[in-house]
Amino acid sequence: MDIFRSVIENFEGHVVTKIRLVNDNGTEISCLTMGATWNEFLVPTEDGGHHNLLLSFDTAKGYYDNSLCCCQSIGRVAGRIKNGQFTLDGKQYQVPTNENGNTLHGGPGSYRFLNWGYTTSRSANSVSVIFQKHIKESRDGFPGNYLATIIYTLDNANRVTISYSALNRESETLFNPTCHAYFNLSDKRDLSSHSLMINSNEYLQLDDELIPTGRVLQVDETPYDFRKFTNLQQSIDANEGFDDAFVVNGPGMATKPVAVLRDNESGRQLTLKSEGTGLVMYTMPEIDDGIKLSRDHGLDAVPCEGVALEAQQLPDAINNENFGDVVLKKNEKKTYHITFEFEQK
Ligand SMILES: OC[C@H]1O[C@H](O[C@H]2[C@H](O)[C@@H](O)[C@H](O)O[C@@H]2CO)[C@H](O)[C@@H](O)[C@@H]1O
Repeated sequence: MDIFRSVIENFEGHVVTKIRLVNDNGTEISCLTMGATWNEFLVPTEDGGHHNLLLSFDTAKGYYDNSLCCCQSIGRVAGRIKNGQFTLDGKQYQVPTNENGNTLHGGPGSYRFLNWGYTTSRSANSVSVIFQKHIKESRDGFPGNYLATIIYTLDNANRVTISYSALNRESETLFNPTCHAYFNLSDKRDLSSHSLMINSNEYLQLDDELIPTGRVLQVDETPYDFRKFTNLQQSIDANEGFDDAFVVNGPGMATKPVAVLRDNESGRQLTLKSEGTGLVMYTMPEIDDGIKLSRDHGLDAVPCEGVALEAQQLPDAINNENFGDVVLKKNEKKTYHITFEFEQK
């Protein structure tokens, strides 16, 4: 097991460090301090090289030249909060908005805009990078301050575990973090050879601003039915892409996977588990021109080149009953885990 660190860039006054974690199988991941970003998930190929399962950029700046939130850490609250408003402990709050008067992915002071401090650790079978930051009301406009920790661990089972913790000693606040990772397991610039399984019978109805209406819809006989392995590209074509939240059946780390993504040509497979009530799938159906992903070697990224699978509590949970608990109480510590296990079939 190995750990390497290198300063890669000065981005808007932030010194950005890249940390590489390598396991005994030659699988490696890298992370950037800026945005506590998951930069690469490199798996060995037959020709002795590596394939990056993630959509990535070559520079820290690349991640901020578009609104993909590519592979960045999202917090305090993933997804949209309607009008940036909610009631907590009997008090009404208005937090900063950043999209059509709503608050998306933690708003303008999100985790993803912070350059995180880090340490590393290793054990016999795993290597980790531990990011920490004091999350302050004065910076992101959400109530209360807390200490946030994000740990990326790579183990010898080729599993990446991301844990998100918040330790709150002050006042009640919200906590619903996620990793906005985008995947393409193939060597192609589309998802045509991918099959996807999602452990979900239901998805959320969304309004024109992609805010949940409160209605929960059945996946039966719709392009949202991924209960059996389904060709992802065909479903994307049938639905004109996805930007949707699936309700996870009986969420729980130790039970069934939330989702399994498989590339039928290369045999690469990723299994996602989490404790959250929701999975947001975003297939980037419309993207800006000029997005230069590392994998495209200078060409512009194309719509649906990758799929983001964002495990979390369901979006706008604070304004909808039964969407999941996103409240972090005073003197409480909460930890969520998301795991991505790689297998070569
Ligand atoms: O500009 C890129 C896209 O930004 C938004 O997409 C977000 C999506 O709506 C969320 O559900 C997902 O979790 O994150 C996406 C990236 O932030 C816009 O809604 C979309 O129209 C844009 O194409």
